Amino acid sequence: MSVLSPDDLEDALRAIGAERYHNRHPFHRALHEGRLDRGQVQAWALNRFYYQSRIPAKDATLIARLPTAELRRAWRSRLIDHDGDAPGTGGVARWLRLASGVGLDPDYVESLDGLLPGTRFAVDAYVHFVAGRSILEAIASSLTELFSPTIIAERVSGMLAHYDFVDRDTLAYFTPRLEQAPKDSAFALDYVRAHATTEETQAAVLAALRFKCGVLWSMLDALDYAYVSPGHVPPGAFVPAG
Ligand SMILES: O=C(O)c1cc(C(=O)O)c2c(n1)C(=O)C(=O)c1cc(C(=O)O)[nH]c1-2
Repeated sequence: MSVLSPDDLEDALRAIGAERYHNRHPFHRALHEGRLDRGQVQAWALNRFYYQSRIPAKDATLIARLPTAELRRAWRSRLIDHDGDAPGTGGVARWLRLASGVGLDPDYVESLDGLLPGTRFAVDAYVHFVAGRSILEAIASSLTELFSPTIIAERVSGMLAHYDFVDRDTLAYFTPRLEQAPKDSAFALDYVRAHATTEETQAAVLAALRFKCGVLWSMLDALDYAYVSPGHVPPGAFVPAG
């Protein structure tokens, strides 16, 4: 591979999303097309809570490593977006409301008692990646967010159309994401375009995005295996009622 121009690098990043982003996973297709039952939707909400709850820890780890006030200032809005600035505000609290809205006890969700081991391993791998890799790779691994507005729009309209136990209030988590994700991913993309300027760093940012797509994909693999087919729920994990 020779050195790519910033535009060609961006095209290569977008091609990874087109091939590997989790909108293509059969579990998401089933979720959005109304083919899941309430217990399966609950399993998705419960497991996805762990991702949401670790995102601010991931971002705090990265902020601690960023070398300039300018970068830390830019990244810290993510912490506020997720943790809020008062109890009951922010994305993690909103996700708990989504979980309650689909019929889960939020204390049970927060306890992580029902979490799939596969979810835990995938999410923890993401946090470790961001803690241990170069800042460029850590920032590049957030670039799945380039692709999230499309899947969020599909998910919200699909779930509202197909599930009578889901309403707009339940899905309110996603509304601010439609503005936050483009802002965050534009910053991360600019950073990657400006700083990945050698063959080696370009290969590393492309690998970071592939890795992150693998994290999101394997979270859905774990859900699919446990709750759709073959339906083997690991011992101790959430078992939907009836
Ligand atoms: O609904 C989704 O499909 C989706 C995907 C992603 C993503 O692509 O990583 C994120 C989110 N949602 C999200 O809500 C979110 O807060 C978030 C943070 C990050 C990140 O990597 O820092 N990704 C995502």
